[in-house]
Amino acid sequence: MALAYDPLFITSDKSLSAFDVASSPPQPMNLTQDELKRIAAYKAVEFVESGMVLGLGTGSTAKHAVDRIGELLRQGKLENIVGIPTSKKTQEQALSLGIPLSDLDAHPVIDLSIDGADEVDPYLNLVKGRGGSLLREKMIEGASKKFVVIVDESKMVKHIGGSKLALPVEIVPFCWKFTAEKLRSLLEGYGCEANLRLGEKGKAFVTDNGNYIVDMHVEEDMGDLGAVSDAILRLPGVVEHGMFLDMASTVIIAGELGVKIKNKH
Ligand SMILES: O=C[C@H](O)[C@H](O)[C@H](O)COP(=O)(O)O
Repeated sequence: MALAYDPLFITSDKSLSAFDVASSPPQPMNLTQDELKRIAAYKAVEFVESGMVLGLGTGSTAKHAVDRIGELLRQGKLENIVGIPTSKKTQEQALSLGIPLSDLDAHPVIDLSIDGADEVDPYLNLVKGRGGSLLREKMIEGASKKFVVIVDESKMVKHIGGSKLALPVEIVPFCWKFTAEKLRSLLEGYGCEANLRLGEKGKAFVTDNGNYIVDMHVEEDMGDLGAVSDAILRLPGVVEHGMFLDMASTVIIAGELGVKIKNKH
């Protein structure tokens, strides 16, 4: 069922105090987290135009955007869309909705990608990949002219990576313990644990690319994220990590008081 978001107060501003500019204070609404995700997703789909090549994100928030794109195609309100899915799961969902699909080989430049995130910092840096799709997401979103991130307000953090929640790193399965230990030792100074992600029946979780994921649980602010990113990527055995630095062009945040849009400057 489509959720109406029109009554929401929508701001487009630089700071989290943007709600202050309303003439009368917005009233909190009792919405579930999933309803907030859907509101952010529907708002992002307003950026979609007929004829676009679209990066289709993965996760419980992006799922709403893909549903909405399918719905608008079915209604004839969008035409000639080509979707580039960021995971096998999204590929299945898009196919079930009749969204025409392609890949980066055929479409190396993407008009717009829409995806969720696990954490967003004030500079629009992200943590992604707690659903396991970071590599394809980074390839596709990195090839996008515009990358719109959709989140509920619980995803906003002061700095990424210091929450002790997972910072995922995709690694090759070969001697994964060796690579996990190198990662742990690299980030040791920030209070870091490194755990192999487990999937069904306690076996290693395997990504769409046949790799494993080590979840780094970092306790402290890592400071220069670019330097940390470079150091992680220099480790043999590492395929990619879930910090998406300076990639998002816009973040749409749905909260109890309304929707806020933050743009990269
Ligand atoms: O691998 C998963 C993706 O990066 C997701 O976009 C991210 O984990 C956010 O997922 P959700 O919208 O379910 O919170």
